[in-house]
Amino acid sequence: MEAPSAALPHVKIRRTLLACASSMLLLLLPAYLFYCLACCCCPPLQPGGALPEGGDTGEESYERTQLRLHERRDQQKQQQQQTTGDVSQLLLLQHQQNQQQQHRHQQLLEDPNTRWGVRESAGSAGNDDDDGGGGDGGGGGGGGGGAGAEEVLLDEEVEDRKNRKRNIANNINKEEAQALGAATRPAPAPAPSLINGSSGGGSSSSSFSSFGTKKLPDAIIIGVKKGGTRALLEFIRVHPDVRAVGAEPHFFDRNYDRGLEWYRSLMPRTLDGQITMEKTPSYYVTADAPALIRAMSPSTRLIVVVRDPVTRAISDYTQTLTKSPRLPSFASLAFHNRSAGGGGGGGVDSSWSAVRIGLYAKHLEAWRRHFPLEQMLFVSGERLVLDPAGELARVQDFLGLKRIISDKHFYFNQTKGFPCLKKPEGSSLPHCLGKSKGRRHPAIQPAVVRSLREFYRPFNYKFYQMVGHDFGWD
Ligand SMILES: Nc1ncnc2c1ncn2[C@@H]1O[C@H](COP(=O)(O)OS(=O)(=O)O)[C@@H](OP(=O)(O)O)[C@H]1O
Repeated sequence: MEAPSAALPHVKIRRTLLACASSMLLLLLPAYLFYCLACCCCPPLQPGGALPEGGDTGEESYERTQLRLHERRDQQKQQQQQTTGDVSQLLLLQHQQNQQQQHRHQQLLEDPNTRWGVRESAGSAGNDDDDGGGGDGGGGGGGGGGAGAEEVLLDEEVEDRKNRKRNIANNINKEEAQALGAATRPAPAPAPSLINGSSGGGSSSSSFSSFGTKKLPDAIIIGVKKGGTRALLEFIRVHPDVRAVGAEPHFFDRNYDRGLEWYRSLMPRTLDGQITMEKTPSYYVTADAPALIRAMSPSTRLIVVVRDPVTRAISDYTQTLTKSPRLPSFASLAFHNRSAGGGGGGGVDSSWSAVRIGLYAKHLEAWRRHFPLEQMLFVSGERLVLDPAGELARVQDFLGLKRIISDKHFYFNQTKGFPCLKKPEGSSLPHCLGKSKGRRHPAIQPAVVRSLREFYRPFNYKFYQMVGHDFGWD
């Protein structure tokens, strides 16, 4: 009987232990469940046991998430705005490029190297100036090579535009790229009414475009042939307030029937305050030119570059001789019944244009009937070579321009034997006039020169009187 009683406490202990274990389990299970629940809801501990920034609770974390979402949306908005801004900037850039290209094309049209009829579709204006302003780049020899330069420029522009479009397409969405494509399409041609519809007359009437205004000229270099007109035009157009057409329009002597709108279409575009200029040296000896220019605008300012009429005549002859090497001698053309050797006693043949042009006083009479002297400036061709800055100061004053062109714009080129520009308009390279300016003249017998001087003397004196200045040609 002892054995069962001995086993009884053992069983009791086991039961008690089991009861304890199960009650502990019952107690721990909810705690464990609570722990698990807390682990799921609570944000994870940061490395090192730190709580997320600011020690957020679960609710705070939700708010932060919302905040982050807002921030991200704001960032996206900003990015979109930036992209839109980029597009606007690119559109602006393209617009500016278009304008620059237009400007460059305009400059090419105005480039003295550009021959009318080759690149100017408006029609042929003709050009007596066989140099046409083509420089030799400062060395005193060689031509300008304008056409080649144009091709390179255009290729560069095409390539540049392609690259930009490619970049844009890569960086922004298709829609934006298409918008850009639309913006880079060439601007539609101006309405015909703007070009042709105006009645013309007066330099204030003008046609508008995206880049400045085409005006009828405010000032014209009307002569004289071989006086130094090209040098003057190239020098004065260095002034930022002067824009000039490079080739000679010959409007008032050969192309008047084309109309003022045609004439204006040849002009460069100018901004407010800029002066439009052209030069056609034959106007000075064209009987109708004074009346026609006055009819265009009575306020037109006229500039005449005059040079010793004897050297001018020889220069004129030299130009013709270059084109026609079998031309009779200077003496036989300048005098009636004069042999090639200068012998014979005939008088001067003033019907020969090379002689007739030098009768400055006679031609001036026609101009004086239509223009007051104050509207005319006489530039010394000789001084233009000896002291270009000095003559340019007079020209700037006459045109009401600030004196900007000065000695520092010129240098004397020993090879050329003439002053040249350090920086001509639209270029940073030194520039001399071309080969046809400053040509070597053929030797003329001193007796022929003397006779011509005698012939011109009274006309020169008359001219000095009329303009109130002695040019010292005797
Ligand atoms: N800086 C400079 N460089 C070169 N040549 C110069 C310069 N200044 C004036 N000259 C003189 O200009 C003369 C040509 O005059 P034009 O330009 O009026 O000739 S044209 O009528 O347009 O053909 C030209 O005449 P020639 O010497 O007989 O060739 C030059 O003497």
